[in-house]
Amino acid sequence: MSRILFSHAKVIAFDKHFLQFNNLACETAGGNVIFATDEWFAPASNLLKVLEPPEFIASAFTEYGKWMDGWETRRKRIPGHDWCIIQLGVPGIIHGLDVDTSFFTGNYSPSASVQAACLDEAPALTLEGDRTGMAASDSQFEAVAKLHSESWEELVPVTELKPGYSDTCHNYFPINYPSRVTHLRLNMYPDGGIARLKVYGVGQKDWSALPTQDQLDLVALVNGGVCLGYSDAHFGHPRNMIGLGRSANMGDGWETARRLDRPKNLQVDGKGILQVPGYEWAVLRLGHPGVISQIEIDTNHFKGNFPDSCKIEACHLTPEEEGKYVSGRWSSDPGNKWRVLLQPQKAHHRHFYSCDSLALSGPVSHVRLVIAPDGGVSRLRLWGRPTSTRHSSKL
Ligand SMILES: NC(=O)NC(NC(N)=O)C(=O)[O-]
Repeated sequence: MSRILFSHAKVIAFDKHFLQFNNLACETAGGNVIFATDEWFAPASNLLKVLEPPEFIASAFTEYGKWMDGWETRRKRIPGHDWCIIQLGVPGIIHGLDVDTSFFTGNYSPSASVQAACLDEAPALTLEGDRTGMAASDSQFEAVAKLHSESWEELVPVTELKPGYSDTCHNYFPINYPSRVTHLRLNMYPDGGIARLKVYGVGQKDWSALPTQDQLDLVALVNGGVCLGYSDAHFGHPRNMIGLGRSANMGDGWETARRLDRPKNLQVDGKGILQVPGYEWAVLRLGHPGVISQIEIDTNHFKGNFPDSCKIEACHLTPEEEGKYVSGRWSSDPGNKWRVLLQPQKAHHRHFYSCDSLALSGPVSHVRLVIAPDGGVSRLRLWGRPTSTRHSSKL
């Protein structure tokens, strides 16, 4: 068993279990701000940054005022309030939000609300972050007016926010809204600044539209994959492994701390695998149960800190069994249900494993990536064919 079995559970209260899900709106998932009423001091696109935590640079000023790392509008001197529309990179079910006001202290938005819509036919609209907040052309204006007239459901009612000091900056909102969402409207009352908006949830794909013979990455963020638990995520969360494309840098991968129990003098076995007592693990739920035929494990960017070896176990849980082991997060382990999918392998660059290297040919719903003794993995891809069995709609 790993050194810290449920480290996340220790630091995160149950009502914030959503924090381990994917950020469906971040820029690396393809999230985009398509309209903002005002971006005088700082553009709304900053809300979706994920590779850089918010920062404050005391000496940074622009011709518009103090440089701020977030979305910041003018002090309003006309009726109304400021709002922006965010197109999620991955449409899905939202389980929680973090409205992060980091470093906005005398200028944070005193209240905010969040609305949601499912607009699969939304007009393609990207406004440059101009500083007037006005749509630049008639067609853009019409597109914004159309978005404005759609019916938006209230996810978070108008709520007072806390200022952006280090101990108050996170404004967490658990969300219980069962429908698929493609767009959010973030409202600031009446004006001010917000550093980041994190939209935690699970992607939802229309599996009925997929020809059954198609192979696709069943654990990908865009296909509804999600990390449910892990032993350690000191430097990077395992959910990063299922993101789009190859990773941007080391921050865009799963990276654990160095294990403290590694022996003072390391030894290897006959296959060159290090003899170490401990390992780290991450459990991921596939977007759809399926038969895996190809695996990619990529340690890109982890050059002095790739794992020595990795293996993958898998299981096939029925919706009832999943309900037993997963209640919002991975709360107990299905021990004897794990089967080896990929035997221990050295892991130090981009590896592809096809059918003949895989030890399982039946359907799987969850996988556990085990790395020894510790280190970083940037991407995990599990190509396969979805089966007719489905996950439970609840997570
Ligand atoms: N010092 C400030 O931040 N002032 C103003 N904001 C910026 N970004 O300059 C403001 O009052 O809203």
